[in-house]
Amino acid sequence: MTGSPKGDAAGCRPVPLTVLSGPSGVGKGTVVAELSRRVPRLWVSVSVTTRAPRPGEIDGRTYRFVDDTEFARMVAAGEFLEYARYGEHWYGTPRRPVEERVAAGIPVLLEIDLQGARQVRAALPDAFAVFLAPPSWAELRRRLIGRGTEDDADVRARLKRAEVEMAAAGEFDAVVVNTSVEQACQELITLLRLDGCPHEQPGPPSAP
Ligand SMILES: Nc1ncnc2c1ncn2[C@@H]1O[C@H](COP(=O)(O)OP(=O)(O)OP(=O)(O)O)[C@@H](O)[C@H]1O
Ligand SMILES: Nc1nc2c(ncn2[C@@H]2O[C@H](COP(=O)(O)O)[C@@H](O)[C@H]2O)c(=O)[nH]1
Repeated sequence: MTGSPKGDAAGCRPVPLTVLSGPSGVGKGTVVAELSRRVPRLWVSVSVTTRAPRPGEIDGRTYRFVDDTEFARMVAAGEFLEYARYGEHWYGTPRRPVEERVAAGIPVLLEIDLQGARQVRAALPDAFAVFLAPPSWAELRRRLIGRGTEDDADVRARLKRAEVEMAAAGEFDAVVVNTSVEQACQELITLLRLDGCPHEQPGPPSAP
């Protein structure tokens, strides 16, 4: 892990808004699922996309799946905090649910691509940006191909894009290497201060 934990150390408050990016297949969704299981109070934004659902993906949970017309309507209505084209499809983060959670003091996490991460940081400079990196290039290929959800052309396009994304890792506040899901998840919990105040020393006993 590189980078420092962020947050209000005095109050041990978690980071209000975190962006998690990294190349396709690095394991963002897998790590975020484990993080959500371990930290139920963390709210993970549900993105809108024009791509088709993969087997097992549930509308409204994994993504909200819409057609191009609805996506364009949402863009025109200013409903996105950020949006980007990735490959053949559009992806965007609905603005209102994020703003409502942040205002209510609920820690929010956005799992989005590099373009989206840049937009969020331009709009909200206090957002904390974490780059999830693979242990090696070969392992990234193995994970992406092993997932079996994209055809060969799409895998090639995603790996090509990954070169650009990996080169941008230095723009982020912290880099977490996803060697194991458990280790990456624990590092995120520490970085985002989702663990309360485990390192705080008890003060001296008060005088009787
Ligand atoms: N630490 C890990 N060790 C081994 N395999 C992993 C690890 N993390 C994730 N994987 C596997 O790698 C594959 C890709 O993971 P995942 O779908 O979570 O990636 P992603 O970054 O969310 O991809 P995308 O951006 O395309 O949605 C999955 O098959 C997952 O089980
Ligand atoms: N800019 C945004 N990128 C997003 C959003 N939701 C997901 N993503 C990223 O898109 C790619 C491809 O996703 P996949 O599910 O088709 O594999 C990946 O990097 C996601 O993180 C979003 O709302 N905005």
